[in-house]
Amino acid sequence: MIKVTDLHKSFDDLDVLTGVNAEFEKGKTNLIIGQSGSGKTVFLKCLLGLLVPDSGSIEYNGKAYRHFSKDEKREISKQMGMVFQGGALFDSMTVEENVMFPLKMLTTMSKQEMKDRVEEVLDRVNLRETNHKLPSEISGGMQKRVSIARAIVNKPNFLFCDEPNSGLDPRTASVIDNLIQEITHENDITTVINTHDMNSVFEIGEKIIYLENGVKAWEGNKDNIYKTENKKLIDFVYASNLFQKVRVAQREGL
Ligand SMILES: Nc1ncnc2c1ncn2[C@@H]1O[C@H](COP(=O)(O)OP(=O)(O)OP(=O)(O)O)[C@@H](O)[C@H]1O
Repeated sequence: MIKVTDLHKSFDDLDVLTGVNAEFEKGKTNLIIGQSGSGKTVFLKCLLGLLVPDSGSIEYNGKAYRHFSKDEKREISKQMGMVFQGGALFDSMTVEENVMFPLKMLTTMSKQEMKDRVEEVLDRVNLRETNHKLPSEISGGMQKRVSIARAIVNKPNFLFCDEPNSGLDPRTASVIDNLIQEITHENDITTVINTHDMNSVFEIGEKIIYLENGVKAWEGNKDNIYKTENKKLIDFVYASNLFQKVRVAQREGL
């Protein structure tokens, strides 16, 4: 579980986060949505410890990060997995080497233990016979699976995904969404996903936070987003005619 209280982050005179409050629950897919430039990535980087907030607090399982000792900070970062926008795989490493990388960095596992664990997670994300291929030799959807495998290989308690669907066709995007949700449920992970993809919102939005002007302007889930009266959220979510029709149908109980 992650609890964020009054989080602020600015860059020079640009105020990006101006008092975000949010809670992300364990075992759920928590989505962050908002217009381009609304600060989703900055927020995710704060949760990951890649950016230091100017003020406010982030609690992991009930303890504020600023009260962590050095060892606790190192320990919590080991419990985090990240699926970067675009995958961010190492081009010159094979699939197996990419997925093994966090184990080499963060654990004292033997070579054989690492190989076994890599095999297990590659199997879990339904990737077989790709171990010795380079990222350039597999499809975009497969690269996302490698990226997910690498993020979960060290059994994280917290999983952060920045636009995990970018660049994928709708069917593959949906498969990746469902895979992330299944892994979240199976392992009781606190998962936070930045997305622009409205299909993801309606498919896996167990909790949804809408960021606007540096704060949380709405929160809810895929079942009650239809009922929102927040004008900007409506404009954002229902920007396409298709979703306008879905909204009308849902509200009329069709
Ligand atoms: N390191 C940085 N230095 C200065 N400004 C930054 C930095 N990182 C982000 N910003 C600015 O903060 C604002 C929010 O950026 P952010 O990447 O979080 O938006 P976003 O909601 O993730 O957008 P998108 O959906 O397009 O990815 C932008 O104006 C961006 O230029």
